Amino acid sequence: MHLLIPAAGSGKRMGADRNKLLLQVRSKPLIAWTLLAAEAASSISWIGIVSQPQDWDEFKSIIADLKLKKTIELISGGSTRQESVYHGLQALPSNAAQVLIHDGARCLATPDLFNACSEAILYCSGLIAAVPVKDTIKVVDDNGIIKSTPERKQLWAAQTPQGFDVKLLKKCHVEGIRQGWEVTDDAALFEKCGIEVRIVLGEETNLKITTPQDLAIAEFILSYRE
Ligand SMILES: Nc1ccn([C@@H]2O[C@H](COP(=O)(O)OP(=O)(O)OP(=O)(O)O)[C@@H](O)[C@H]2O)c(=O)n1
Ligand SMILES: C[C@](O)(CO)[C@H](O)COP(=O)(O)O
Repeated sequence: MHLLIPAAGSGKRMGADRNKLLLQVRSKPLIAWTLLAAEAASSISWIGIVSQPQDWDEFKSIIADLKLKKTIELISGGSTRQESVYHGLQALPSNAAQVLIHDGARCLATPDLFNACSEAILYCSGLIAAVPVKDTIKVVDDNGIIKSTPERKQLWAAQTPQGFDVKLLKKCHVEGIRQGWEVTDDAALFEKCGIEVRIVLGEETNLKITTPQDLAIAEFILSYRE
């Protein structure tokens, strides 16, 4: 399976002075944990890291330190996640029929989750890892007034990996550009194009490291795994 890792963000919500994926978590750069999980997933054979060229020297040195055995390519990122994935899709080898996309910032996903998504995408056109929402969610207007309470059993929190048929995902991205759609994940492009996307049960610990609090939680979770 081919895996694209969007890793070209700037980490504004982290408030750091550089790409948050280069920050240390339990004595390794955050992206190292993501790469180690992908390396350990037997289903993954090729990894494309979509990142800003200014970070490439650091990424190369991380890859060398980890002594990864899988084929890894660095691909130039875009100015949004959507654009970065689009660049990644153009750089896939021509024999890639399906692809998994996994945020570099989700450094706690396990090899088992990668393998489950790789297996499931052989039987559908699009999927995402997701977990049922535990909170009661409120829809609130601009004045802070609750408008509705959606039924919880229909609410799932989207994660990555997300898996797709490559030809279909490329078409959806092109349609997204044509229509000017701005989305935060690839499943949303499938949804907008009217193509079914399935859920694979994700992992409660598969957080996206977005804020300094998330970094502290990741430290805690990884300390239990070592
Ligand atoms: N232009 C971008 C923006 C984001 N990403 C990647 O998409 C994933 C999810 O994005 P997010 O957590 O929002 O990362 P940042 O954009 O870095 O964070 P922020 O939104 O706080 O600036 C991350 O692995 C990030 O590196 C990317 O590849 N290209
Ligand atoms: C793809 C994603 O990780 C699903 O949860 C997420 O949508 C991407 O990041 P952002 O927080 O929406 O910028």
